[in-house]
Amino acid sequence: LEDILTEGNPNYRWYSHRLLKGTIVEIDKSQIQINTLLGRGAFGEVFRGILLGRERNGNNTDIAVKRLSKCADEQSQDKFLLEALILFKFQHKNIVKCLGISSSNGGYMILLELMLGGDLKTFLRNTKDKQTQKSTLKVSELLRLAGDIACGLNYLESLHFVHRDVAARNCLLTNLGPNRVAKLGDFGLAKDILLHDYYRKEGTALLPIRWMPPEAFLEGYFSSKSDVWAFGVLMWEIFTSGFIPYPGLQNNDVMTFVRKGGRLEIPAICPQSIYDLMCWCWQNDTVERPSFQTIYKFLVITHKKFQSDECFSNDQCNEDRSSPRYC
Ligand SMILES: C[C@@H](Oc1cc(-c2cccc(S(C)(=O)=O)c2)cnc1N)c1cc(F)ccc1N1NC=CN1
Repeated sequence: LEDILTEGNPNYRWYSHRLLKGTIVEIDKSQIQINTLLGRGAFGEVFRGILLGRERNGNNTDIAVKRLSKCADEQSQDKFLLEALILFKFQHKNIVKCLGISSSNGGYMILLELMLGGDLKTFLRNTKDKQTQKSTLKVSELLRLAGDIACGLNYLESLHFVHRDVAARNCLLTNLGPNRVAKLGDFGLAKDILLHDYYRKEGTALLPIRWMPPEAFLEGYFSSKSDVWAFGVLMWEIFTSGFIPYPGLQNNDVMTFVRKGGRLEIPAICPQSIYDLMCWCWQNDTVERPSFQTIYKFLVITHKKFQSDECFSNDQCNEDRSSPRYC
């Protein structure tokens, strides 16, 4: 716990007071049936599973089981259990639920609600028309995905909890249908699954630098305003159907490009008003960036507008494109 119990970590007071005295449900492994492997990373594996007979009507519950590899060191075990405690404490419709933990012969498992739509990045890439390279989703559907995550982040902001890894790869969908809901699904360990999205700056941990503001990748300073910057990149991922940010640039070049004021360009189907919101999230000065409360309100209003227009892509919507298409 020492490396996350440092004063420098913005969530320090979370770790040192409220959470660690928290309690979490421990579920006996006999109640857990593990089925298909969903993914694996350096920390361990994630399986689809079933929690036997927990529903009031005696039915089983579909779950995702995150299992820490038995050879994990003490520190990884602490971080793993801390993530479970954090998820267990948070109660919000846009944050994936943790049902509890289980331990079996030295290995730990975190039990999570199973999100049948899978992760948001894969969904975005699978809903792209291969010919036109454009999303098959309506602008209003894309805006609702962004609004769901903004709502979850507004909740974390209100609790002064800094996520530090906001990105489409760490979000999940309840299902693939039109009534899908997006949720924050992974607090910081997903980096082991999608290593290529991360970059090891000399001597530091793996960093998602394409989602980070200058104060984070230059000075290691994380705050809710660095989560806001990352959310701006997440909106860009949503409107590009899951492109990797700064295509063609190497990690080092991304840091130089951003430090010199370079920004992601407006995606083809993105309304100018939404791109302006992204640019607002990418202000150099953290105080100039919007709060998640402001972002969420803006997205709700814009979603209603596009829902009424029922337009698919921007060129079908009466959105003015006269203003410049860059930040
Ligand atoms: C930890 C894991 O949690 C989950 C994954 C899937 C899930 C992920 C992928 C596919 C399917 S599915 C639709 O085939 O059941 C379900 C469903 N529900 C979860 N609670 C996760 C959380 C995230 F925020 C992002 C990615 C993943 N993983 N972990 C391993 C693969 N993705």
